[in-house]
Parts: sequence; structure tokens; C-alpha cells
Amino acid sequence: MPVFLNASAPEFEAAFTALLSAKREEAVDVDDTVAAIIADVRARGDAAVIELTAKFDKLELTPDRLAFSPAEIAAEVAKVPADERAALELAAARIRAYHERQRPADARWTDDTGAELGWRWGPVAAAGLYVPGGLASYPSSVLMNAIPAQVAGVERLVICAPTPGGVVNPLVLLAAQIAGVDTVYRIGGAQAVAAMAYGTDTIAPVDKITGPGNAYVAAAKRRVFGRVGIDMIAGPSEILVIADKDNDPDWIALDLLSQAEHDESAQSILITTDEGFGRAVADAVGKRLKTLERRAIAGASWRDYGAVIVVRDLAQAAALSDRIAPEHLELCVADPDALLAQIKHAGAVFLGHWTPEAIGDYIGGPNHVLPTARSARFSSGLSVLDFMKRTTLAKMTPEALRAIGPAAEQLATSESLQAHGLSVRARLDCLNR
Ligand SMILES: NC(=O)c1ccc[n+]([C@@H]2O[C@H](COP(=O)([O-])OP(=O)(O)OC[C@H]3O[C@@H](n4cnc5c(N)ncnc54)[C@H](O)[C@@H]3O)[C@@H](O)[C@H]2O)c1
Ligand SMILES: N[C@H](CO)Cc1c[nH]c[nH+]1
Ligand SMILES: [Zn+2]
Repeated sequence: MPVFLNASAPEFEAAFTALLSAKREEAVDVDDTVAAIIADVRARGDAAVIELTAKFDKLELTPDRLAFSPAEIAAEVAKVPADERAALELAAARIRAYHERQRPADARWTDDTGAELGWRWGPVAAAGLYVPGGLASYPSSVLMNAIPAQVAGVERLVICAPTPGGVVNPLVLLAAQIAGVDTVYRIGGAQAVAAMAYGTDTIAPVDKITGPGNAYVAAAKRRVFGRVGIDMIAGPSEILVIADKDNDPDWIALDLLSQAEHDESAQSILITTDEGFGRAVADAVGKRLKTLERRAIAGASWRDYGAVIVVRDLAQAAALSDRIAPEHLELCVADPDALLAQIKHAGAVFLGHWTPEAIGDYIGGPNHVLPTARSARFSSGLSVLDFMKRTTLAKMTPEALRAIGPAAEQLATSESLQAHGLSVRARLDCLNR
């Protein structure tokens, strides 16, 4: 059973704080392991990547087999049944249509001094897309990573996706083909992140690493940040469902389990205004766990990190939700838009009874690579902007320099940065001659 809390009880605050601070992916041993892996890959390159892949993924590779060959990709892709291909193509089209709307606009204007100002957007040159593959394989994450990168105009895209025991999901390679990425490395974990950040003899370094992964991947992305850009911390999955009593407990139970089945470190929480409904959902989860294929993973996640919280009203639910800042938030209430208006922090919101979170995982259109571990307080889901940079532009005319240059000179003096001031003064003097 997960924890069952009543938000009006005196002991609630302590229990809720403990729930929020549960160290699902920040254990010191994970970070220590990751630090050692990154150092090893930096020092020994391909040899380290190959040894670590043998150790963690039970797969023996050689430098020339780190990437799938075109012939291997063609052979795997040929195995995909037509209905699976059609579903993937529909998903790709919907994800592309959604992300095309995110293309940002350049801007340029002249202010009242005559100065031309603005900004220009441009893509990063090379991006490394992490596609998880330890406990499950994620063709959908190929599309969610690669399509926004392509819409942004990134020139070089590579994918890293582990294949434990050498077992390949052909749909991962088909998704890469549909998205137009032809370099797919069969490596994962911190070693893949390190290889993409620092480069090896075989793997050229990239400028930005995106994509979800387990605690080791998330810790590795944190550590390589600065050497490369990263999108966000997109670690073990989370769902928070806010539901009133007018829901089918089994639907809500399945929604909670849909994220619990990703990882033992995943977290599923129900907040409800009705205690009886909360107990019915907990019972339904128990029943479903008896038959779910991934019951070992989902059961451990629900037992260790799951929670049912009973609140007095939806306003209290919204306030608690903001403190959780969940990756996914389902609003299964009569007026979800009214409740949405009270929500400030969530990676992705799913409105109403007919929007199970799984729609967002696969086919809705919005990205499923989303901030976890409360980082939705300051991060957003993966988007076209994550693959772009904004360069600011400024162009002075003599008149503009005359108007604002003296203030720059003044500020340079205040900061005791003489050359700064002189660089402006030299031009002003020229204008005054
Ligand atoms: N937040 C998001 O947007 C999002 C999206 C999809 C999936 N996810 C999450 O991604 C994760 C996928 O995890 P996964 O495990 O299936 O695949 P993964 O590819 O993230 O991790 C597998 C790799 O972890 C490394 N690893 C495993 N145990 C290790 C150990 N003891 N020491 C060092 N390295 C180790 C191995 O190198 C292995 O290749 C899940 O937590 C899921 O919830 C998150
Ligand atoms: N729920 C995951 C994000 O936390 C994404 C996903 C992919 N496939 C299934 N689910
Ligand atoms: Zn999911």
C-alpha cells in the first residue's frame, strides 16, 4: 500500500514534506558511480564505452559496431508490421505539426535614438538524443527528441539507445528513419552521455544532449552540463492525478500505473476530494497489479513512492500540486479548465476524463520529454527552442552613439573599466571633430 494522507490532519505537513523530499534519483551512490563512469570515458574513450556496455548492458561491441550499420537498420526496419508503422507515422505527423508552431521569430527594430536592435535565432550545430532502453524501449522517445531538433534545423543528429543483451526493438530504428536520423549508437547510461559530451575516437562530440533516462542518465546529464548544453532533468516518470469522486476508480488506477510501470523509482500520486474514492482507487490499483505484466516494477514504485492524499477542496489540491510540480498532471474533475487556472507548476497537463496521460506519451502532439523531480518549477518540456540559441543584435548610427554613448562611458568609469569607456570615447571624439 502507498501512503494514505489526509491534508487536514495535524501530521500532514511532515508527511507531505517527506514525500516531496524522497530521494528517488539523487542517491549519492548513483552520482558517485556516474562520476567514475564519466572520468573513465574521458580517459579511455571507446575502450571504456565498450567495457561499460559489456558490464551494464551485457553486450559485447567493437568500435566499428558501436553504431548500427545501414544494412542492420534496413533489416530491422523490414521486420516492423504495417499497423505499427502506421501508428508511428501518425505519431510523427502529429508531433511535427505541434512542434512546427514552436518555431520562434527573429526580431529587429529601430528605437528612438536610431539604434537598430534585435535578435536572431539559430540551431545548435550538433545534438545527441538519448533514447532510454534499459527496462523498456522507447521508439516514441526517438520521435519526441528528433522531430523538434529537425524543426529547429540542427545539422547533425545522433541517437544513443542501449540494447541490453543486444535485443533491438526494430521500431526504435524505424522511428529514427522516419525522423531522418541515420546514426544510432547502441549504447546507453552515463557512458553514452559522456561519449556524446566529450567524444571518443568513434563518436564525435555534440553541442547539446537531450532526452529522458533513468537516474544514471539524469545524473550524467547534470554532470556534463557546461561542457555541453542539456535540455532538463528528465528522470524517472511521475504522474499526479487530481480527481473528484465522479470518476471510474479503475481508469484512475490505470493512469497511476501507467507511469509506475516505467521504473521502480517512478512516482504516482492521487489527490482527491473524496476519501472513499481514494480508497476505491487504491483497491483498483491493487487488483490491476495482480495481472499487470510489469507488476514487479509498478508494484515497487507504488509501494515505495505512491501516495493518496485527501483534500478538503480543489483549491487545496491545486496548492499541493504546485508544491509537487509534477511531470504529468491529470485533472479529472468536472471543470478542468477552472482548475487549470489555479495551477502554476507542471510539465504537462491533461484535461478531463477523456485524456489519459498515455495520449501525451505517444500521439497527442506535445512533447513527452518532461521535467521531473520537481524541476517543473523552473523547466519546461522539450521543445524546438531547446535546440536553438538566440543571438542578440545591436547596430549604432553616429546619432545613436551620440545619444547613448556618454552614459556607457559614465558606467564604464563607475566600474573602473577604462578601456570600455575609451572605446566609446574614441568614437564620440571622432564625431565631434
Ligand atoms: N521524464 C521523461 O520525460 C521520461 C520519458 C521517458 C522515460 N522516462 C524515464 O526514463 C527511464 C528509462 O530507464 P531505463 O532504465 O529503462 O533506461 P535507460 O536507458 O535510461 O537506462 C539504462 C542504462 O542505465 C545504466 N545503468 C543501469 N544500472 C546501472 C548501474 N547500477 N550503474 C551504472 N549504470 C547503470 C546502464 O548503462 C543502462 O544502459 C525511466 O526512469 C522512465 O521513467 C522519463
Ligand atoms: N511517460 C514517459 C515520460 O515520463 C514517456 C513515455 C514513453 N513511452 C511511454 N511513456
Ligand atoms: Zn509513459
